[in-house]
Amino acid sequence: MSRYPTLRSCGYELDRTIGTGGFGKVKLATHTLTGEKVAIKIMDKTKLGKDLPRVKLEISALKNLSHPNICKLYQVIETESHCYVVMEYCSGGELFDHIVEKSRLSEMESRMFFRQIISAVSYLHDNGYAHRDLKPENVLLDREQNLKIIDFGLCAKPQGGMDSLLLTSCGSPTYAAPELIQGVKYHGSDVDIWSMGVILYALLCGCLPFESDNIDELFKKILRGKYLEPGWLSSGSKRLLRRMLCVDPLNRIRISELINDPWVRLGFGCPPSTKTHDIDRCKDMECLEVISQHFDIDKEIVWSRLSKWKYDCETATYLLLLNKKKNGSPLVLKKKE
Ligand SMILES: COc1cc(O)cc(Nc2ccc(C(=O)Nc3ccccc3)c(OCCC[NH3+])c2)c1
Repeated sequence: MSRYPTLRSCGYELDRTIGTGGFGKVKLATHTLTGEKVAIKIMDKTKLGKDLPRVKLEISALKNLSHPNICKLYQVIETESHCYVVMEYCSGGELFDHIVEKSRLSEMESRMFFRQIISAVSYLHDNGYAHRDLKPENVLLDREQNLKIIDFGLCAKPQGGMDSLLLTSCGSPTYAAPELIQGVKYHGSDVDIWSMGVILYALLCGCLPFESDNIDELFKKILRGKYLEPGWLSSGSKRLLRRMLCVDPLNRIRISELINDPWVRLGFGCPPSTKTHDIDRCKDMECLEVISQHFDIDKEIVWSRLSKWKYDCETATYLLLLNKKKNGSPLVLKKKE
């Protein structure tokens, strides 16, 4: 008997665990109707305690965010005891593993990934969110090696907008900005830029700029802001890294400058896209037709319910059909046994 009968009754077949964290675990699953793979984050509400509001914040953030480089939300299922968040399965796995596999990436491959991170983070900041836990483990790849940012469990939407200061110290120390580990007030956007600098360093160098088994040693290194510059780094990448891994947030590069940085534009001739153009919210007549036929409900009624974006089983079925269409898979829904 499945440990999570709710998920089976909601049309998901659970598979192996693909991630674990303070909040609970992430399991691979299959959406029965479409046959599409999904990632389901399973949280035991009785164990979340003070972290429950964070979960609500993340879910509301994910409902507001729609961008090609942000892992998609498909459905939220809540019972007395558990909260299940059904998300996009990023079959390419962690960017971190991709870097380790190749020991380090070429400038062009690093730039191709880094531009996608810039696109996602500038979209996030434009919408008033700071991620605050950017690290290679939270950057995944889909089957076409498109980059997907995950885990908004520590994201913040400051009341007074992105110019107001935050204080909560959070995220992983290795990627945390100096001001964050000092416990002083900080701008969410500034700490994201620092973490992006750590990721860019990892892409180009295949290791981390600040590392130590001893947390005090690690903090000293971060606060000093000194790191090795391997001989293979170009002058453009060294200059950019110095502007991102700048200890004083007031002198750190801003996202608006990052977008137009010469190293970021090299070979592309244009800045990374900053407006979302995701197809998620569009009305796709083919997908509507498939759902309308399967459930024998008029297309316009189906759309009137879908366009409320309730992230229920209908939203999941529609978004997963859109996925199938994008991947060139046949647009069919499995008949119920
Ligand atoms: C917005 O996206 C989120 C938010 C969140 O709170 C959690 C997650 N978690 C996810 C989503 C997808 C995967 C995944 O597809 N992983 C994977 C796929 C193939 C091979 C290996 C991993 C996920 O993986 C968990 C481990 C990642 N460090 C977590 C997404």
